Parts: sequence; structure tokens; C-alpha cells
Amino acid sequence: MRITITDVHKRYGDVVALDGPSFDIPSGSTFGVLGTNGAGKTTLFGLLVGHDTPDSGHIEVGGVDVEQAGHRVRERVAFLPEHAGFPPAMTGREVLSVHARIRGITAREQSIDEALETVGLTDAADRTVSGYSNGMGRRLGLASALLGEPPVLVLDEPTAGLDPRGVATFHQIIERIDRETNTTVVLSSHVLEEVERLCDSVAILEDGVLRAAGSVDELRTADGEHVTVTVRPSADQELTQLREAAHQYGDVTETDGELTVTCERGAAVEFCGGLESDAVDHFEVHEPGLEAAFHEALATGDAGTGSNSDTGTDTDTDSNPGTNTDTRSNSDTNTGSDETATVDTPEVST
Ligand SMILES: Nc1ncnc2c1ncn2[C@@H]1O[C@H](COP(=O)(O)OP(=O)(O)OP(=O)(O)O)[C@@H](O)[C@H]1O
Repeated sequence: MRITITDVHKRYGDVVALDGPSFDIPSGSTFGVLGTNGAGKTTLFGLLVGHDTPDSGHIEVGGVDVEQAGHRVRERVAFLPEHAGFPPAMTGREVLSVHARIRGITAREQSIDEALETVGLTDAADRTVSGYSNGMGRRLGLASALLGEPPVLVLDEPTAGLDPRGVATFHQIIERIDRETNTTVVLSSHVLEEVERLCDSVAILEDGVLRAAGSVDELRTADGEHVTVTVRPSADQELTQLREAAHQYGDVTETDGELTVTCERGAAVEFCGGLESDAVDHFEVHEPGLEAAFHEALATGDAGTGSNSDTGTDTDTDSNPGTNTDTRSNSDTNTGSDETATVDTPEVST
């Protein structure tokens, strides 16, 4: 279900929480809302799920204005708040049963079983919540949001405070929802690698203002002319010559005997093509990441894709985007990730 946010304003007294952001969230996508502390993410989510109303502007979910829908917006939008608490004496299943009844969900038992299964809590369903770990509690919150298969799922910092295993479990669940359903997932996070991994598109807010919006691919290649190349020499004595060569192509930094060269794509091809196999143990070419785009957006107010942005068509988008540089095709490659071309013992030489 497509979400359209149009010129939304919200103040709390003198504080401007939202200052007119406008952007679209494509149906079926996983969408990240990013921003510094106090940027307005939670405020936006409160308006999106109908907990509060904007001072002006509109939010539509599937063509229906959230404000006008009133409590009926719950039929379309489910919410996992950042701090969701449950009565400790109730079992997980009882919690879901109450939530299902409140939300008027039919086929309640089946819906509860499915939600428990999706979040991996089937075995713990009949234990009291007081014995749940933090991660299990978060997953119970997600199960509650999933009841009745809502077309839109809003998750406010879903992995905040979880240990690495809890984070990984949550990622798997969200990826499964993305893969197996047409649910539109909107999430906020301060962890840019997480957003890069999970989300198709993002909006970046600062002080209530939209700084950038677009697909993750568009944003991270907004500065698409530049890549970084890291090179590890085969021996210490090769470092000086490599450093001199690298300086001809771009800015060079050095850490633990490894060089990082930031340069234009064409220069990277030339530089890598000129590396002598005897002198180099290993080199990698990195695409610009979302983190660079985020800082760029905050620094310039625009990451290159424009503000009041349509972030895509009303269809699912590729959830596992990635672009490669031309340099990858020049050599034998072991690709580390979609964003990195990794080359061991290059066979090209001058
Ligand atoms: N109920 C409220 N009363 C007064 N000010 C509020 C209220 N809710 C939010 N604000 C203010 O509005 C601004 C936006 O807050 P919001 O919680 O939406 O930001 P956020 O991006 O979610 O921040 P964080 O990443 O720290 O959770 C902040 O300046 C905040 O202090």
C-alpha cells in the first residue's frame, strides 16, 4: 500500500518537529526514515499511525487520508513503538489474544499462530512475558503488529538495544516479510548499515526538514564519480613506490601499511590496471555507501536526488541492490559484497 506524505507540519509549542517534508513510500517496499536525534522521525510515525494529527499537510495510506480515517487507520497500519511494554504476568499468546480482540481480527487463533511462527516465538508462546529476554519482548511486539497481516508495518527503531544475535534475528524476520509478503515496511534506525541492508528507499530528515529522499542505490551513488581503492603491498619495501603511484590518481590515506585512494572511477581503473602483481598482495574497490550519502545530505541539504521526492513507482523495488565498478571486470575477482570488488594477487601488470 503506497504512502504519500505531503507538506506535513507539526509543532510542540515553540519546537518545530516537522517542517513540511513531502515524499512517497512505494507500495510493498521496505523504507527507512533516517535522521539525527530530534529530527522528527518518531513524530512522523505518530502521525502516520494516527496517534496524533498534523498542524497542516496530509498523510495518505493507500489513497486514504490518515486524519480522516481516524481509528480505522489501524486496519491498514500496524505500529511497533520503540518502547513497547506488556503485562509481565501474561503469556505471549495471551498478550496477542488481547491485541487481536482489540483490533477486531477474525480467525484469531490462526493469526496468532502465524505471527508467533514468523517471529520465532512458537515454543515460548505459553511462557509468561516476565521470563522473556529483551529481544523476545521486541519480537512479541512485532508479532502483535503482524496480527491480521496489515498492509503497512511501521517500526520505530526496531533493533535499538538488541544484542548482535537479536539484531540478526530481527533482520531475518524483516527480510522474510519483505520476501514473502507485499507489506510496506517503514522503519527508523540510526544504524546505516542496517538500513542499507534492509531498505529499498530512504528519507533523510534533519530538524523536521527533508534533506534527501530516494532509493538506496540512487543515494549512495549520488556522488557516483568517486570510489575508493584499498591496496595492500606484498612487502613493506613496495609501499613507497605504491604510495607515489597512488598520489597520481587521487587522495591517499594510509593505515597499518595499507593505502586507501579516493579517486574518480576512470582513475581507479587506470590505477588498478597499472598495479604490478608482484608488488600487491590484495586490492579492493569500494562503491560509495549510504553513510557517505547521509553525511552529504546533512551537509548540503541534498544528496543529489532532490528533496520533495517521489522515491519510486508503486511497485516492489529490488531489495538487494548493488552496483559494481568497471574495475571488477579487469581482473580475476573474489567479490566480497555487492558494493566491493575484491581482488587477490592481481594478474594485470604494466
Ligand atoms: N510531545 C512532545 N512535546 C514537546 N516536544 C516534543 C514532543 N515530541 C517531540 N518533541 C520534539 O520534537 C522534535 C522531534 O522529536 P522526535 O522524537 O520526533 O525526533 P526523533 O527523530 O524521533 O529523535 P530520536 O532519534 O532522538 O528518537 C524534538 O525536538 C523533540 O524534542
